[in-house]
Amino acid sequence: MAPSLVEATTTTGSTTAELRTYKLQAGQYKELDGHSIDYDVETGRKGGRGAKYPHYLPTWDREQHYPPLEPFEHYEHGRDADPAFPNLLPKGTEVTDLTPFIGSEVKGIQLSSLSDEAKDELALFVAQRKVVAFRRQDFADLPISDVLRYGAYFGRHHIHPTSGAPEGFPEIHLVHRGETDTGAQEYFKTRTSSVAWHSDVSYEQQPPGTTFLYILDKPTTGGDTLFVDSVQAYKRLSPLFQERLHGLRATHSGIEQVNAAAAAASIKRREPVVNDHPLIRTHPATGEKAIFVNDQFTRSIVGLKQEESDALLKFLYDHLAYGADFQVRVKWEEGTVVVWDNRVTQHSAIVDWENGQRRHLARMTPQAERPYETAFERS
Ligand SMILES: O=C(O)CCC(=O)C(=O)O
Ligand SMILES: [Fe+2]
Repeated sequence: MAPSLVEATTTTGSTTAELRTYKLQAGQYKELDGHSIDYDVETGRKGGRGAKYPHYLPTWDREQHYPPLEPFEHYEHGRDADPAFPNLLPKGTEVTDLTPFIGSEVKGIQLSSLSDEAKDELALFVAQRKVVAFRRQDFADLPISDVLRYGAYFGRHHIHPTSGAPEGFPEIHLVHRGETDTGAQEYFKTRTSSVAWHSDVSYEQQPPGTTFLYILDKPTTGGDTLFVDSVQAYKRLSPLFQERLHGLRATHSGIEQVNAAAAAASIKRREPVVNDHPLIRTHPATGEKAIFVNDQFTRSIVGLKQEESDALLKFLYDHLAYGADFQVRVKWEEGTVVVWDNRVTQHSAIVDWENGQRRHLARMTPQAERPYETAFERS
């Protein structure tokens, strides 16, 4: 498995520069190999100089230790939604479909002031469109506690086992590359591409559904995010092949992510878990079926021999990765909140921007139901 640059930014610390930075303890400031490490001794925050949203800079609190996640009953609000979306998308709202299958852009509404009926519609709209970019939002300027209260409507907030979080808010997962980070340069010394398709924390027993990512600071160009529609990817397969995939289960592991963090002397909030999920899962609001395996966290197909499992998984990963005709590339603008459904999509950050520019985002990751499948239907 290629270490993910996406998650590495704040979770695995798998690049050399980050490794060194993580090894510093709060209160130390050092220069190593001539690289000045941008590390604030007062706050323990890394890469903070000149940040637009300093209270959103990543911290890794070594005192945070949590018990295993307990199962909970997920309520799927998308099921209650009016499919005409009268509350979410009132007259005058500008909606642009970015591609036929996946991705829309919405202007003219403020997510933070939606009624509960409108939030139900948001869950369904995002499940149908897979990923939606809402422009000119105020999330970044609200108190973090308000954003979290808002997001809790969609499910129990996931707390990431290893990633950096704003001080006091472990429910926020941060993606941050500061102005002085050289991690990308280091990474590309041994890799050809930063693309690392995944569905977030799919190793959890109840992986996330409706997921929010909002921009805090961005490079002038670059740093877009790619999304793939895993429902359309399923539909492109022959009925015979679809039928064969039904009933199969795959293991998803969080062990390597925690190990990578440990190797970088970073934190472990919870013991890692391994869970099996159906290879084809059904979305509870739309009834759509989606391929649910990803290169970052899926390890093997239960009951197959290793070579068989590797070959089948490789086919599925390639099918998703090459499917530019069911993918979308979302461009960030100041104030953008991107909402996607992790049950029916995969995504990847793109690390292509000029050194010396900050890219800073915050993710809210409500967990959803335990993945389930419904019977194969010939279309
Ligand atoms: O940085 C990005 O564009 C996406 C990062 C990511 O994978 C995530 O926040 O889940
Ligand atoms: Fe992700």
